[in-house]
Amino acid sequence: MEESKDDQVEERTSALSPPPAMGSMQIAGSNGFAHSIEFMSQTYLRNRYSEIDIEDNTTLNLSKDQPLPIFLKFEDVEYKVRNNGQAGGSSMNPVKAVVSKVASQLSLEQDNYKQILKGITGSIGPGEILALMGPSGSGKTTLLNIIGGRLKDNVKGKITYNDIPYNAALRRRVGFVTQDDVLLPQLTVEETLVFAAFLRLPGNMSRQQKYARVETIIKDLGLERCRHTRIGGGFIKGISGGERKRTSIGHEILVDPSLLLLDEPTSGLDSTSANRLLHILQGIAKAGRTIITTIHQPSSRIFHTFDKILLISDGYPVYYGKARDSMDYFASLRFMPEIAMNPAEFMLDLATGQVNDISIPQDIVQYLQGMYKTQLEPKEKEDNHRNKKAPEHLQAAIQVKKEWTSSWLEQFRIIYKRTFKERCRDYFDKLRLVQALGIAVLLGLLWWKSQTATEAQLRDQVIKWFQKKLPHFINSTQSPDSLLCHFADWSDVLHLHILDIIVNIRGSIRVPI
Ligand SMILES: Nc1ncnc2c1ncn2[C@@H]1O[C@H](COP(=O)(O)OP(=O)(O)OP(=O)(O)O)[C@@H](O)[C@H]1O
Repeated sequence: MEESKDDQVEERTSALSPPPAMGSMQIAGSNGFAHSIEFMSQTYLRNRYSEIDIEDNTTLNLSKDQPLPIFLKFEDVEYKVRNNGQAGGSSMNPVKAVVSKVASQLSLEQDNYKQILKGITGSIGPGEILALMGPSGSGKTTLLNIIGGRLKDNVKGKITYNDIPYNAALRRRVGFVTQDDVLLPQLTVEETLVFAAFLRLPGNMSRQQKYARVETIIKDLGLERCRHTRIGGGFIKGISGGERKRTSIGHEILVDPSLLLLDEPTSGLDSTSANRLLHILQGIAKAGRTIITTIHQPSSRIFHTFDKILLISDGYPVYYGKARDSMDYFASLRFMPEIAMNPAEFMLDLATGQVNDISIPQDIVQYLQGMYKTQLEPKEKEDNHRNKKAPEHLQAAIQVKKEWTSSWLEQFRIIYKRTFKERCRDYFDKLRLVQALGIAVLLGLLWWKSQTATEAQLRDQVIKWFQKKLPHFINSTQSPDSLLCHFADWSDVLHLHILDIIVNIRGSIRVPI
């Protein structure tokens, strides 16, 4: 069926389109990469209740194609795990789980827990990017997992999304880009996104609409140049690290999440690619999404693109607030870098206590934790409480399940097709075929014209081969068995080679069922 013009127009405005926009800007990269950032209308900005109270609900035009605005608040978030590595109370053994729950309630097991997060407070709204910073092991990923609803056991504190606690419907509004990409190496960028679109977009969308959504994402994320390149990985040559990250992000924003969580999206990228990625994230945020990202050591340019920073040290917050206010805050505590330096680097030094200045307190981290408790936390909590509740229509909307995917049979068909494509490419990889054929020919020559009908004949062949090739090793009077014992290692090697070739040949021609 012909797609109507209206459909096409609707599609163009769907994926990354903002709430009522008032203008757009093109950002061009050095290699021709470009993407557009659309600005939110003043009306929409006025409605951002993280900063300004919402008065006029009617101006928030919640169309089906726009991400639902999510105002996230988290207060006094604490998390602990068992010292044996399990999250408390989540034992696989139900008896053990009950016993440990009872024991912990009776405070018998207090010492068996390790506190990972120790009271984290903050808030973030649509259009904003919150960066979680801190040294390795400080608890950034853990907090991200808790906010994304991936960790629930032994979490204390209050986390609300439009003033509603986490619920099953939210899962479909949250996108999570993990630290390690989970993309299939043999598929191209375009195939990856198309399969994801057919798997994850609602069944009532037409094929054309799904393709159009993929097209918009490829364009918005600057993936045109590599759309037909395989993802790669391991020994397979594929797209670059930056392109991988952008594909992973595309995979998540395909379903138009309102809250996008990213775990170290810039790790392993050079500063230009990292910068480019952050510009894209800014564009995604400006389209009305709430973004939280963990980041290790951002460049100063990247640091200033964040709206808010949460600096964590050993599970305690040491700074929470606007990125641009951070250096003034530390200066007010008499922490100033001796030379001009990247603020992110300076803050990480502080969070690890690595400052060589005798005029500042001995235990910097403890001091900063204390100052946060007295100066920043009360202000943030007060702001959180003073802000009006999210409007009722946003509270209601967040509890409604977003339409999702097609029937399980359709999903099975798509996954089957995807696996078939992936496996075929893997098995029929040119290098793999040449390797398998080469070894097959070699071993074939070795056994050519041999009498191998019975096991005894097979053994004779092996011994004859050794006698011919390695005569100085072999005493011809030795029995075949002792020879075989003598050459146990050789026969093992041969055995393994034969097995290997069988596996390779079978692998090359086998088609997954
Ligand atoms: N299930 C668990 N069992 C035991 N310890 C855990 C568990 N989960 C997290 N931890 C510990 O909690 C601390 C915080 O981990 P997390 O992964 O959140 O740190 P991070 O700040 O994201 O580190 P990185 O920057 O290196 O990714 C670490 O010391 C980690 O070993």
